[in-house]
Order: sequence, then C-alpha cells, then structure tokens
Amino acid sequence: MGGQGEPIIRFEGVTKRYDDDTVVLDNVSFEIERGKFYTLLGPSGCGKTTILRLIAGFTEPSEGNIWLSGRNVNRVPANKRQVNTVFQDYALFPHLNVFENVAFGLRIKRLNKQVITEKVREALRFVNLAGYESREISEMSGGQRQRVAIARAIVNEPELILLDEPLSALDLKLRTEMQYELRELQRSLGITFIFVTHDQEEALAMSDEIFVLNHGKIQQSGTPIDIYDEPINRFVADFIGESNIVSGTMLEDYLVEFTGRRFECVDGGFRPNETVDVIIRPEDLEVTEPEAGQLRVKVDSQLFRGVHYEICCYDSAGNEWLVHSTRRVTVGAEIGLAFDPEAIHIMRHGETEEAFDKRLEAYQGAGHAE
Ligand SMILES: Nc1ncnc2c1ncn2[C@@H]1O[C@H](COP(=O)(O)OP(=O)(O)OP(=O)(O)O)[C@@H](O)[C@H]1O
Repeated sequence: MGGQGEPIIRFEGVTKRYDDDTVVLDNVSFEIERGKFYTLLGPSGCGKTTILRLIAGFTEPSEGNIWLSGRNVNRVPANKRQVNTVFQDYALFPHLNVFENVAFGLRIKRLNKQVITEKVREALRFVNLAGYESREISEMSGGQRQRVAIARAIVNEPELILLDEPLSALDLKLRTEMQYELRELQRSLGITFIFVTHDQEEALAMSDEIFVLNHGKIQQSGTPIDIYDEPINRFVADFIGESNIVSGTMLEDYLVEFTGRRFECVDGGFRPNETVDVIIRPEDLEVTEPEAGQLRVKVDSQLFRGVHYEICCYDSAGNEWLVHSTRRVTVGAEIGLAFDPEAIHIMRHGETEEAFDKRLEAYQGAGHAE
C-alpha cells in the first residue's frame, strides 16, 4: 500500500467504451485523497456508476490507467481490491439475520468466532443497531436495512467505501437523517467515502469534494461552496441549483454587457467582446422600487415557499428572472432588481474544467491576479 500522501485513487485518461462503441466515460482524470467524503453528482446516464464499477473492479477501462494506493489495478479482479460497495438496493441476504449479513465477509475470511462476534457487534454499534443482531432482514425498515448494508461494508475495515445512491429508496425525512448519520460516520471512521447521487442538495450537504459529471466527462470538481458559488459552465450552474442564465458580452476585464446594459463584475480573462453566459442566483437578487434597481422587470407570478417568496419576472427583452425574496410583491407590478458585482458569474458557453484551467493559467501568466 502507498504512503499517506499518495492519493487513494488515481484515474489517468480513463475511457470506457461498450461493445457498440458508445463512449460512457471520455478521457477522465482525477485523484481521490484519503479520509474525505467525495460525491459523484450528475444526471442519469452520465457515467457515475461506471466510475464506481471501475474502482471496484467490476469492469475494466477501455483506455487509460487506474491506480489504487499507487498500484496499477487495471487487471486486478474485484475480490483482490480493498474496496467495499454499498448498493442502491443494499443487496442484503434475505434468508440471513442482521448478524449473519454483517458477518458474511468475515466468515469467508475464516476469522475466529470470537473475533467475528466482536467485530460485528462493533460495526452494528457504529450504525446504531446494537441489539438488532437476531432480527430478520424482512423485519427491518428501509433506513435500518440501509444501516445493515453500511455495517456490512465497514466491518471489513476497508480503506474505501463506495456508495451507489444508497439513500434513494428512503422517504425525505429519513433520507435527511441518514445523510447526517452517514456524514458523521465517515468523519469518525476516517475512511474515504465515494458517494453517488443525482440529488444536488444531497451532494452539497454531505461532501468535502464534489465531481459534477455530464456526458461521461467531469465538468467541475471542488468543494460544495466552490461549485455553488463559482460554477464553471451553464450545465453546472443549472444542475447545482436554480439560476438565472442570460447571454451577455464581455466588453473588457470586469465589464460585461447584458440586457442592453453594462455592469461591473469581478471576472476577467475573456477575449474582448466574447459572448458569454451570465449567471445570477435567485437569492442574490434584491427586490427594490422600479427605478432603484439595475434591472427593471415585471412580476409574472409569485409562490410562497415558507422561508421566502419565489418570484418569477420578465425584463423588457423577454428574459426570465427568478428571485428569492422575503419581500412580497404584486403580480403584474413593475419592480427593480438590485445585485452586487460579486453576484454576477461569467462563464464561457459549454466550457469544461480543463478549458477553464487553461484559460485561467494563460490569464494569470499574462500578469493578472486570480
Ligand atoms: N453493460 C453496458 N453496455 C452498454 N452500455 C452500458 C452498460 N452499462 C452502462 N451502459 C451505459 O453507460 C451509460 C452510463 O451509465 P452509468 O450507469 O454509469 O450512469 P449513471 O450516471 O450511474 O446513471 P444512473 O444515475 O441512471 O444510475 C448509460 O448510458 C448506460 O446506458
């Protein structure tokens, strides 16, 4: 096994192609550090499960290399890898009780009886299921089954646990509880978790690092705050939360034009007069009197959402603006919308992280600060 500084997983130019030549992962490279909670986030079919299957060894890359703790595992079978997977349907054995489900892997390893009992009890304590040892799986609720599946993974003391949409079968309340519990469990065990979900709120709440995927490519990776605050392209901005996205022109560094007006912003590094996507989050727009805002819009509809009103408006060019405001407005009225330069996020249309990094490097190389 590699040293502490070594990433636990490294993908280098990994492409996965199926027989009919469909490319489901396209030249993907990333590193996973030890002891963190990672999330693979993206819409259905974007390649999340394929990445987990490649890590676990259930499938091989068509091109590129995969390293686990510094060792190339391209041809290493699943049972020779120190990886445990928690599947969406938990894949528990219905004919075995809770204890035997958790003990299964240890029995295969032929550990002695007393060691098995101790380890299973400890794993069940960790997931708050002490006392449930002799229960049948059919007598357990969805959330409890989920915990059994996790106990079964952690009892093997793996360095890495892969979780493929493990919360998707649970109702909203239980799901939120389990999100919290899983996060706490990962922190206290210090094991690397790689969690797959298509739910952006879940990803934001749980992760140290998120990889946003689309069409077999990593669109952006970073902390939840990085990804939420500085989405790299229209896809990420849209996928990660509600956003207002309009077309604009970058006139020069820190000056952008959209809706026929010029606005100061905090982004640079674009070509003069480059067409860009301009993004402003609904919560960054403030409702003002019509003449006091930078934008003048007409209110089309308003919904009460508990913590705020969700207001849908249109400007005179026909652009839709979604606003989250604690202030109630009148449908049909004209209002103003105010925002800070920091609230304006500028993106090159369809730009990937790789292209973004190159652009930023060139920009900084030309003597600009970030
Ligand atoms: N054995 C296979 N043969 C051919 N195509 C496959 C195979 N397995 C997966 N695919 C295709 O690969 C693509 C990516 O699948 P994958 O399961 O990785 O997506 P996902 O992001 O996990 O989606 P979901 O959220 O729906 O589970 C899909 O278009 C899928 O149809």
